[in-house]
Amino acid sequence: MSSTGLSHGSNTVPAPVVAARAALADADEKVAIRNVDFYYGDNRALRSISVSLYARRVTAFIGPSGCGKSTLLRILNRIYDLYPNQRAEGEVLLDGNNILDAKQDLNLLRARVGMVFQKPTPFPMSIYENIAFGIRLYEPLPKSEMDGRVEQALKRAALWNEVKDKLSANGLSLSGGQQQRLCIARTVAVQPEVILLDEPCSALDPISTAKIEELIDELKTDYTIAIVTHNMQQAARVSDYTAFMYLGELVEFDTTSKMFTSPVDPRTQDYITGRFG
Ligand SMILES: Nc1ncnc2c1ncn2[C@@H]1O[C@H](COP(=O)(O)OP(=O)(O)OP(=O)(O)O)[C@@H](O)[C@H]1O
Repeated sequence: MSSTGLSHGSNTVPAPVVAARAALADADEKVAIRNVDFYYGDNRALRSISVSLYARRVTAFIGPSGCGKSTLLRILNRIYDLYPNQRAEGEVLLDGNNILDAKQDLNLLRARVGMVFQKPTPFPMSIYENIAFGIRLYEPLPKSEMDGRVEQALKRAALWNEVKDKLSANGLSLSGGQQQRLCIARTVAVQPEVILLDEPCSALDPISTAKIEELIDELKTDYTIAIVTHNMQQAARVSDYTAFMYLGELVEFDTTSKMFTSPVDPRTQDYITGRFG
């Protein structure tokens, strides 16, 4: 593993290649995942994962179903802690501090690391309240300021023009694509530093998908973003770095352009060319 955070799994990438590619990291390391293992009970779902997320860059996690992509994302805001018998070992450094530490304040962590799920999950309340609810958990704002923050979040999620005249309508009355942008607005509203997107477009039509992809591109000017996707074209379009996972291991990590033009590991090559998975 290189000190700059470029990493490789199972010694599949020769050290000189890793060293050379480390030079390609053109941004600050925001999250450093170091030798992370994850267990569902006795089942080890992740094996010694080391990879970094860079500030104001998008990192895509790709790989066949069941390889551990969602599991890895769920570690980054410790959402797995809500479930019994799930545990992570190793280190996940957020700005240099290990968030797996028992002393980590989980509310604070989840404000700093927001998550958007595969299926849009608006709360069964008004569009306005969907945003305000999350903000209130962290900051008691007066109504006038809250109005501004709600508007700002909806604008940031490219949804404001579509909902500004019906903020009191139920969030569930929106289309699937709008609901997903509402969830992104809800995440952005608490001003996180890292945004985790777990297959955010898998339930959406192509037009909504294009809108979310544009939005991701826009959001990366301020946030560190990790996205899990099954869609190779999407990974190629939206990400700066790509990590390929297989059977709970990180096989290869590099800039997206390198990964899609000259991957080193034959398994990466097979996956991105559709030969398996
Ligand atoms: N709640 C759970 N209990 C036990 N094992 C689980 C649980 N969730 C996931 N696993 C196992 O962990 C491994 C990784 O699953 P994970 O959902 O992270 O994969 P994935 O790459 O995100 O898959 P997909 O692309 O299908 O969403 C799989 O073997 C899966 O069966």
